[in-house]
Order: sequence, then structure tokens, then C-alpha cells
Amino acid sequence: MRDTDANADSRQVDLDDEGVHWDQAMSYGQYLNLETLLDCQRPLSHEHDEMLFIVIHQTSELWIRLCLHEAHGAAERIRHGDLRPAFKMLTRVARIQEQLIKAWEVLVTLTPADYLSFRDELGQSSGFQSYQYRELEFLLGNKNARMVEAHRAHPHHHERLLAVLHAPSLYDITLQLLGRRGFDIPDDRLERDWSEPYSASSLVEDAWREIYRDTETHWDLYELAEKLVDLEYNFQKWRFSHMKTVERIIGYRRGTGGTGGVSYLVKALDLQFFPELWSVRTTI
Ligand code: HEM
Ligand SMILES: N[C@@H](CC(=O)c1ccccc1NC=O)C(=O)O
Repeated sequence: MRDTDANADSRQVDLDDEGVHWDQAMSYGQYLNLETLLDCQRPLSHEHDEMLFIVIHQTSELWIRLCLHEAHGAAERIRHGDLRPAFKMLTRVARIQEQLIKAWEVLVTLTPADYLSFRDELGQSSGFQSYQYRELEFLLGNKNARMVEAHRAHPHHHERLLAVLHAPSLYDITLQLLGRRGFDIPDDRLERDWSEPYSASSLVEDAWREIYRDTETHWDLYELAEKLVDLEYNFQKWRFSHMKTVERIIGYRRGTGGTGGVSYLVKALDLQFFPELWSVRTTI
């Protein structure tokens, strides 16, 4: 049976009725700088799957860019005790992290042989050199001055990483807020060499215990604690998925960045951002 004219019409939007602006001063592509963006995918090999590898990394870097924007914004609000906008930003970070975690499902469609077909092209480059990832780790509180060395050749990235290394992390800022709210936070957690890794304190755990036990009184601090736990929980999920994906794709080969590969990624799973927010769960 042939389609009637009416049926055929219903399969197309009538653009004349819509009032579409055909000639725009500012176009979609201009606003989003699409020509530049879509000119950034330059595979080095002729292997079909290298495009996937590039796009996964580039989209991840874009999401991390937004995570940094939101997490810096949240830190600034927490510094001023303005928690509601901080919650909104931290919730957004958690949603972005879900996207980053989901992306592994696309990447695992790459078989070991697919990846090995262009791996040599990568030389000694590695995710280890992701300056945005390192900034996010520093901002959340995983401080390690040696990680900055990998960025010596790029003064701009090097300087920025040093600045974030030497600034209080999201957790340091949170503990300062707890101090201002009357909790007994040790002086050496309120002011210290911020470039040093944070070490857990039983007084800080006591403070979180009080907040978790009496949520009615400390509702906003309890909510802040849970937002931070969401963030760390998602971060660990990302690290774990990365480690398992790497194991699935390159097995126990060494990494292009010079580490042991999977063994290095397993060690990174032990690094905690907000230690007392986890330990308090045993003592509450
Ligand atoms: C086939 C896919 C991948 C493989 C085989 C792989 C492998 C590795 C290995 C072996 C390391 C350890 C450093 C080294 O020696 O190279 C590493 C680190 C890293 N990779 Fe990947 N990776 C893959 C995909 C990704 C993706 C999609 C991202 C997203 C941005 C990413 C981000 C990172 C980061 C940030 C590090 C540093 C982690 C840290 O220092 O804790 N990797 N990767
Ligand atoms: N470290 C990876 C290489 C790698 O994955 C990579 C190389 C260049 C740019 C990003 C990468 N992704 C994450 O580490 C490997 O050993 O195969």
C-alpha cells in the first residue's frame, strides 16, 4: 500500500511554520568553536580504533575541565560558609563523574590487539601527564609534590599545579569551616604546609561523628560530608574501572609513562581524600 500524502507530510517537521532563523549573526558552530574542536582529532596511525582512543581522552579531559570549574567554585563557597551553592556544584561534579565512569564501557570495546595496533605511536605519553587530572587530585586533597615534576617542560601547567599544590584542598577548607563552627579541630590541620599530604586526626573524626550522630543540629555539615563522600566514592569507582580496563587491554605490561602499569594503578586505589569521613563509619 502506498503512503498517503498526509502520512508522508507527518514524517517531516514543517520548517516554514517553525520560524527557523536561517541567517544568524552568531551560529551554533561559531559559539561552540566547533571547527577548532573537531579539528583536534588527529590519529597518528591509519588504525580504525585510534579515533575512539582519542575521543575518549578528549571528552574525559573536557569533563575534567568542568569538574575543576565546579570544584574550585564549591571550595570558594565553602570558604565563605555559603553551603547551598556549594552543594549544587558538588552534586554536578558527582554527575559528571558518572559520565566519566560510564565512558569506560565505550573504551572496553577496544580489544588488546586493536590497542596494540597503534600503541607504539603513543611513545612515552601517558595519562600520568594529564595536568588537569593532577590538579583535580590536588584540589581534592591527594597532594604529592613529585607529581608536579612531570610538567616541568610546560611552565604554564607547572605553575598552576604548584599553585594548587600549595593551596588548601577542598577538605582543608571544609575542616577550617568546622573549626569556625566551633568543632575542636587541631591547629596543625587549620594552618599547615598545604603541599604536604593530609594525615588523619582523631579529633577530626570526633567532629564528624558528632555531626553524623546529630544531623538535626548540624544538617548542612552532614549534607556537606555526604557530598564529599559521594565525590570520593565516584573517584574510586573511576580509578577502579581504569585499572580493570587497563588490565583487560594491556594485561601486566608496563605503562608508557614508565610505571609498572596495573600494579601502579592498584596502589593509587589506596589514596584517600577524606580519611575521617570513611573511618568515622566504623566508630559511629
Ligand atoms: C587503553 C586505554 C588505557 C590504558 C591502556 C591506560 C593505561 C594507563 C597506565 C598503564 C597508567 C600508569 C602510568 C603509565 O605508566 O603509563 C595510566 C595512568 C593514567 N591514565 Fe590511563 N590508560 C588508558 C585510558 C585512560 C583514559 C581514557 C583516561 C582518561 C583521561 C586515562 C587517564 C589516566 C590518568 C589520569 C592516569 C594517571 C593516574 C594516576 O597517576 O593516579 N587513561 N593509564
Ligand atoms: N599508559 C598507556 C598509554 C595511554 O593510555 C595513554 C597514552 C597517551 C595519552 C593518553 C593515554 N591514556 C591513559 O593513560 C599505556 O601504557 O598503554
